[in-house]
Amino acid sequence: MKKVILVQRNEPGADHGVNERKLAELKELARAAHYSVVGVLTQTRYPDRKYQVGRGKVDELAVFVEVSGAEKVIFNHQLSTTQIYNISETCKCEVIDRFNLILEIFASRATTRRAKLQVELARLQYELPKARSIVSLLKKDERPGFMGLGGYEDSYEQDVKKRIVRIRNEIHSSCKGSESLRSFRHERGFSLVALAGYTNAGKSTLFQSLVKEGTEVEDMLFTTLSPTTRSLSINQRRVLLTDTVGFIEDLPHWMVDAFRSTLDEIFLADVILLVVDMSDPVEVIRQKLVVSHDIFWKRIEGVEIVTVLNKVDMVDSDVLKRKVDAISYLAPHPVLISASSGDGFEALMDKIYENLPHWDRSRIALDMSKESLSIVSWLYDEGIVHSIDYGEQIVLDIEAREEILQKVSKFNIDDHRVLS
Ligand SMILES: Nc1nc2c(ncn2[C@@H]2O[C@H](COP(=O)(O)OP(=O)(O)OP(=O)(O)O)[C@@H](O)[C@H]2O)c(=O)[nH]1
Ligand SMILES: [Mg+2]
Repeated sequence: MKKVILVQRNEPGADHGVNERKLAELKELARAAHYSVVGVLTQTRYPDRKYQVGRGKVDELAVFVEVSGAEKVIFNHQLSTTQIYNISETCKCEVIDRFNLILEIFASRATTRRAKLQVELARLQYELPKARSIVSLLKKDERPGFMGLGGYEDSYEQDVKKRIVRIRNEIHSSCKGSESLRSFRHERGFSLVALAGYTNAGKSTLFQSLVKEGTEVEDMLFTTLSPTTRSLSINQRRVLLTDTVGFIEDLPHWMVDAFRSTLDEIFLADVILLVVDMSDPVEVIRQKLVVSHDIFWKRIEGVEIVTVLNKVDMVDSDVLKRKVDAISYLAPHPVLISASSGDGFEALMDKIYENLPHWDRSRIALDMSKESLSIVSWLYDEGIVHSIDYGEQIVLDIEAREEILQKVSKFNIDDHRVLS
């Protein structure tokens, strides 16, 4: 893991809790990006000062970097191109801000082509206003008059703009792909379950434990699944479980699409498991639930949300009960679990099962023919065969989606005289 130093700018007017929370968030982000935080430097911002990062502070930072062996410095606030350039020159390591960090996380989590494009688009949009100053900074080291004044900046900026247009077009034309992926998976008898929630809630821990717990379904068609999706079976129903990137608050508008696209899998799901960290203070839990519901709002028609209250092992049982009561209006029928100890998994599995799309159960008789045998194998793929009898006829007790049962009904030679 790469070592990093975090720099937090404290607003003198803000109450202490706000500054603490912002720093805690940055630490969570750094962890989500797989960095190891070796130090934190705080500075107070004086509104009357022109330079936000004073010379003395940068020198202090440079010493800190050298002593700790950090390879990167992450500022919790936005920096200008010149600041980044100067600070990285002095500290002799890479310097990024909070937005670059979030983009790194999105880039590593984007699984679909569309999500990757959205993240690239956000990166270019972030870079565009800086394009001119990047070039002029690079030019500082070159001979005066190199390539003529102005032309170089223009062409770099134009290049970024052109790439933005191209990516926008491509995103526009790739919109429909994901919907067909959903129907393809449904046709194969799978229901889609997605893990969602704030960063650090325990989604990935739960994902790993559930995958271990459930029997994984082997299916050649899914060997190309993204690393964050696994197939498993719950009470014989086949489910694709997907882990997702954590929610992050206060995103600037140009980043929202990129963020949402990393959540594509959530909006295509049949069931969302909204994972909540119960070790947070109750006001934080409430706030996070409100934001989560905002994110889902309008985009999740027909999707069931199951609220999963996690990390119960970290909370005293009286306190836990009070917290659950206090958020009951936001999380009416929660499941309480500990993703790390496995507590509450049985109830969770039942709850997932209850919320899967409805399947019908029916009794079907087929004549004994080669064609019927291939229908039977197709039914094994598409649904759950509760029983099968091979006699003069093949009689099945089958549970499946309504469309499947309709398709097979025309081959049904079930004759009440025979069966009753
Ligand atoms: N005590 C306790 N710790 C947990 C539990 N579940 C997760 N954790 C810890 O919480 C931290 C975050 O867990 P992750 O599973 O990485 O969280 P996440 O929601 O995937 O976070 P992002 O991927 O950053 O969005 C890790 O240090 C886990 O070990 C739990 O049930 N109990
Ligand atoms: Mg995770």
